[in-house]
Amino acid sequence: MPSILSQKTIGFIGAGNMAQAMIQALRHNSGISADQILAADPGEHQRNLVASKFQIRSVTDNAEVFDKSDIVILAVKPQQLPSVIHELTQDPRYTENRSRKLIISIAAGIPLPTLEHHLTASLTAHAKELIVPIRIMPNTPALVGCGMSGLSRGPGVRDEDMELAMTMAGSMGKVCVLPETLMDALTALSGSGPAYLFLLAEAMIQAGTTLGISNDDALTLTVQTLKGAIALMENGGADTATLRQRVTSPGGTTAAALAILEEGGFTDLVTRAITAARDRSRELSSREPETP
Ligand SMILES: NC(=O)C1=CN([C@@H]2O[C@H](COP(=O)(O)OP(=O)(O)OC[C@H]3O[C@@H](n4cnc5c(N)ncnc54)[C@H](O)[C@@H]3O)[C@@H](O)[C@H]2O)C=CC1
Ligand SMILES: O=C(O)[C@@H]1CCC=N1
Repeated sequence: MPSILSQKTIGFIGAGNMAQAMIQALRHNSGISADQILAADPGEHQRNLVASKFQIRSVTDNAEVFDKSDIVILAVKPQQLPSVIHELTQDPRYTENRSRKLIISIAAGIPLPTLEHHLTASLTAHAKELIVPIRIMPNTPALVGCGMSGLSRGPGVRDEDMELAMTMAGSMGKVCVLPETLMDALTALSGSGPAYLFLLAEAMIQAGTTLGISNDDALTLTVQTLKGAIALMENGGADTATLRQRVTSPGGTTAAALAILEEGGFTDLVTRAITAARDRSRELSSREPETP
C-alpha cells in the first residue's frame, strides 16, 4: 500500500546526528526515495556526508529547504533554533509561502507554544494557517528502526497533519503522543535514554576487562546480555521486578552485585539523573547564548 508520505518532500534544516538517523529511517522504512529528501547545513562536511551517505541533495540555504518541502524538520541545536527561525521567517520564500507545511521541531526543551509564536509572529492570519508546528522528540536508535519518539500535538493541527507526523515518526520505531507539559520528562527518559544504557554497557565492559576477560569477549557478553534482558522485558510475560528476582538466587552472585548497587544508591541516582535531564530541558527554552 502506498504510504501517505510517498508524495511528500521532506526537508531537514540541520544535517547532524539526529537528522541522519531520521533520514536513514525514512529511506529504509518508509519507501521514501532520495529525491524526496533535502537537507540544509552550513557545514561542508555535514553536507557532503549526507549527500554521499543517502544520495540526497544538500544545500546551504535553509529557506530553499523550506520552500521545496511539505514537511520541514528543524534539526538544529536548541540554542541555534531561535536564530535559525528568525532568519528563515524574514525570507520572502517564507512570508510568501502558499502551501500548507508541517514544521516539525525535534529540538529539546523548546515548547510548542514558543515554536508556534516564533514561526507565525510575522505572518498574516491566512499565512499562519499554512504553517503547522508539531514537536517530535525522537532518539538515535531511529538509525536502526528501533527509535522511540514522543509527539505533542498543538492547537490547529488537523487529523491529516497528525497522520502525516505519526507516519513519519513511525518510520523510526514506536511513537507515543503526550501532552506538551510532559515533553521535557519524555526527553529525559527516551530522548537521552540511549546514553544511559551505553554508559551502563561501557561500565559492564570495563568491569569484565578488569576481571581478565578480553575486550572483544566483554563486548559480546555485554551486548547479548542487554539484548536478552530487553527481549525478556518485551516477551518474558513478567514485570521487570519479577524478572530481576528470577535472576537473583538468595545468597548468590546477583544478590552480591545488587547489594553494592543499592548501597551506592543506584535507583535514587537514576531518578536524580533523569530529573536533571528533565530540568535541563526546561532550562533550554530560556534562550541561552550559543555554546560552541
Ligand atoms: N542527538 C540525539 O540523541 C537527539 C537530538 N535531539 C535534538 O536534535 C537536534 C539536533 O541534535 P544533534 O543532531 O544531536 O546535533 P548536531 O550538532 O549533530 O546537529 C546539528 C546540525 O545543525 C547544523 N546547523 C548549525 N547551524 C545551522 C543553521 N543556521 N542552519 C542549518 N543548520 C545548522 C550543524 O552544522 C549541525 O550539523 C537538537 O535540537 C537536539 O535537541 C533530539 C533527540 C535526540
Ligand atoms: O542531549 C540532548 O540535549 C539531546 C536531546 C535528547 C538527546 N540528546
